[in-house]
Amino acid sequence: MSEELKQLRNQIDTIDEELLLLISKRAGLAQQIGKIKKSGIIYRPEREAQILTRMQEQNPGPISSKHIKQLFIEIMSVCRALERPMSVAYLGPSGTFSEDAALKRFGNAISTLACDSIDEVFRAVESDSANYGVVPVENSTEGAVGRTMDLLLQTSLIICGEIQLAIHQFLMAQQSGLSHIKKIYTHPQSFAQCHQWLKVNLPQISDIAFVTTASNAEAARQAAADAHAAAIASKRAAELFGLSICAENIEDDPKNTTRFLVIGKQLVDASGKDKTSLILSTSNHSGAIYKLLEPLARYGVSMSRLESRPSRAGLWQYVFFVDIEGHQQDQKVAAALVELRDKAAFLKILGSYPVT
Ligand SMILES: O=C(O)C(=O)C[C@]1(C(=O)O)C=C[C@@H](O)C=C1
Repeated sequence: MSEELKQLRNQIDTIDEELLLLISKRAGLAQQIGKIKKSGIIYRPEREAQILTRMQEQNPGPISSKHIKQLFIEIMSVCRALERPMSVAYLGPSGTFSEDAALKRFGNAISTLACDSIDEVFRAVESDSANYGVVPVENSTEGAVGRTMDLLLQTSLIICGEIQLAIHQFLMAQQSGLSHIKKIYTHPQSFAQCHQWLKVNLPQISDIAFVTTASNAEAARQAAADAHAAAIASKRAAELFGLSICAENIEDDPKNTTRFLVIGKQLVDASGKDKTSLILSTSNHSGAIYKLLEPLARYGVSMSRLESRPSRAGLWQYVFFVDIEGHQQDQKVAAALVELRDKAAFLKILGSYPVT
């Protein structure tokens, strides 16, 4: 070993020891905070969002802000776990993008509960089998996830946060290369997202049998048991089922993103950069929705999403899912909400939470 290398490693050893002491000291403080929290609610999304923003703003480099964020998410994850272990339900099985989203938000020091359906995720949180749930709500190419919206309307759960996840698809099989592939297991949505790539890159495509699966992770599981098959799934699924990557990032739209919601029972305090989600309905006369939303414009509250969904209360009757900028405790948002409540036939505040 060269003298220079030895010296650099010695410096790293000293810093690691300092880091270890500092992280342990931080964890001790979190434990003290845990004891003070009489409400028993450990997870504070607004505080975590503030810490992540501050650390990224103060990041001196050379580490990227994205990686600084990841590091601090893991540090907070272990501190949180020391205060009290936390469980998060998600749309399983293990290896799905929903699991990726849950770990992206909460870090790895959580216990996860894989559910068979979106309904089951809601039920797990409602019955306290899990502290929080992570469910998909919209995809940049496929649009809204109707079941999640229906359950937000029907249940008393509220939104505690959102997670944006870039969806990268991988082609995986027992062995690398493309020429041996005779069958591809895939979830229909993933297939739709990679259609063009498959056509261009697999000359044998007309001889390939496509087999539909209920999830990406299930596709990977099936391919792991079939030497001539491949699967379209996430990188995590390849790791989980011991598959080789045949091709990476095969999605046709590189910006393909899914937005997930964190659902729970707790009201979240303001972080300084928040959004509020509402469900509204109005009578069916002309200009009704325009008149209903007018207070938002008057109080200068911007709307970032407006989506309609059948209300199931009557034929051609709709509810509107509206996201607005700001927290329900912000003065102008609170004032606009008072007027909306007056005008709307129905208003449900789904929650205020930090913007990501
Ligand atoms: O500040 C708190 O309330 C804490 O419990 C500490 C801490 C952290 O590690 O910084 C941990 C969990 C919370 O979600 C927020 C922050």
